Amino acid sequence: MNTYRIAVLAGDGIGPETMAATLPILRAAAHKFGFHLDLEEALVGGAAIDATGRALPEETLTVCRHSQAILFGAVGGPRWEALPPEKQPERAALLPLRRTFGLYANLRPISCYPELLSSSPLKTEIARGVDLLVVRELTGGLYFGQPKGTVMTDRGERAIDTLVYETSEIERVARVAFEAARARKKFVTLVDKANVLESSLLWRKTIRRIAADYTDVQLGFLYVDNAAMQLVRNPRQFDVLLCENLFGDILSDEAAALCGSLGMLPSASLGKARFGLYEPAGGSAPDIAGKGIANPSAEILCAALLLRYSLGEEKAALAIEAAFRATLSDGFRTPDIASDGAKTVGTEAFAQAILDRFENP
Ligand SMILES: NC(=O)c1ccc[n+]([C@@H]2O[C@H](COP(=O)([O-])OP(=O)(O)OC[C@H]3O[C@@H](n4cnc5c(N)ncnc54)[C@H](O)[C@@H]3O)[C@@H](O)[C@H]2O)c1
Ligand SMILES: CC(C)[C@H](C(=O)O)[C@@H](O)C(=O)O
Ligand SMILES: [Mg+2]
Repeated sequence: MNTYRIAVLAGDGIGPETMAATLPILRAAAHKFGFHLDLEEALVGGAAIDATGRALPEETLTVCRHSQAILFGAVGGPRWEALPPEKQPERAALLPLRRTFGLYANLRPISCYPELLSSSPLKTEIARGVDLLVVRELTGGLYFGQPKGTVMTDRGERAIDTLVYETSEIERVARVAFEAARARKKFVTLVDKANVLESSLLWRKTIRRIAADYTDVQLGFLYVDNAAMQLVRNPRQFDVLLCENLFGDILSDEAAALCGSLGMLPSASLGKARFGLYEPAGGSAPDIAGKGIANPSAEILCAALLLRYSLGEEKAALAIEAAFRATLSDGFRTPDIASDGAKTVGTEAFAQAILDRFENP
């Protein structure tokens, strides 16, 4: 029997709630598909700061290093916003995790499910059939570029972030996007700001060269401001959106909302090998944390992506995704996607409905 070790980092806010809802489904998947899962829980983010003084304790890193994948909840929240920026959960835990494990490609799959068309802020005829993948570069750009920081000058404070990319960083994530497009509708759109940014020019040049290896995939270019607008005007035109780090962050939240809720968007952060960090695109949601109403779908779909990409347990991944769809079809909704005539339930009951359909499809 295959045995896999998974680092479980629930974190802050709704993280522990959606994680608690997800683990029984993962355990059921192991039982049903005949593998063993060692789920190793570890502290991260604000919870780790409160317990140990550090957002990413060495013990947590060790658990991650000994695992095949990380299932992540969310980190951050008002409680830790007064800390120096480099000590806050996002910058001291999440970004270092991505960087330490070389997870340069973040896949964010967004589909407008027919059951949820009434939850879209768009007109039904615009939202129907939307199915796109944001491939977000995750370890470069403004998030990590040096120099970074705030210095005092004789005119007051001066804050610096650096947008820098090297050819090799663009090449490797571009290949991920082209490969993904091959298995989809064979259309990659590079989102950039090549009318202003030097780094965008390097993205365009590099993508054009890489595209020669993927002549079966069509390539398009769009400035990011136009892309944000096209996403609400006609999102069906897109297949794979390839973005540098910050543009991908912003556009993926927008795209998630078009299909109902940020609480439904999972993501896979991948590197060269099979190891991955699976993180909902949304955050700790302080406005609803502790109320038992968070949508656990993103976390549960993260578990499915983990099974697919890091463990190669495709059948288990598909079965979780099918149970999730069946739960929507049967009318279950969390408050963020509530609609007339549907059964609005909390985090636990929604996850239980998925588990029931997973066990008895
Ligand atoms: N991966 C992460 O750990 C991650 C990602 C994004 C934001 N954050 C952090 O989370 C904190 C809050 O940030 P924010 O409020 O800007 O963004 P957020 O994503 O936490 O919340 C934005 C909105 O989406 C809603 N939402 C998000 N996930 C939901 C879910 N599963 N179910 C229902 N509704 C959901 C929230 O209630 C809120 O109204 C910040 O500290 C931020 O840095 C962490
Ligand atoms: C919490 C934050 C650092 C993070 C990011 O910007 O990458 C989040 O918004 C995301 O989308 O994963
Ligand atoms: Mg984000």
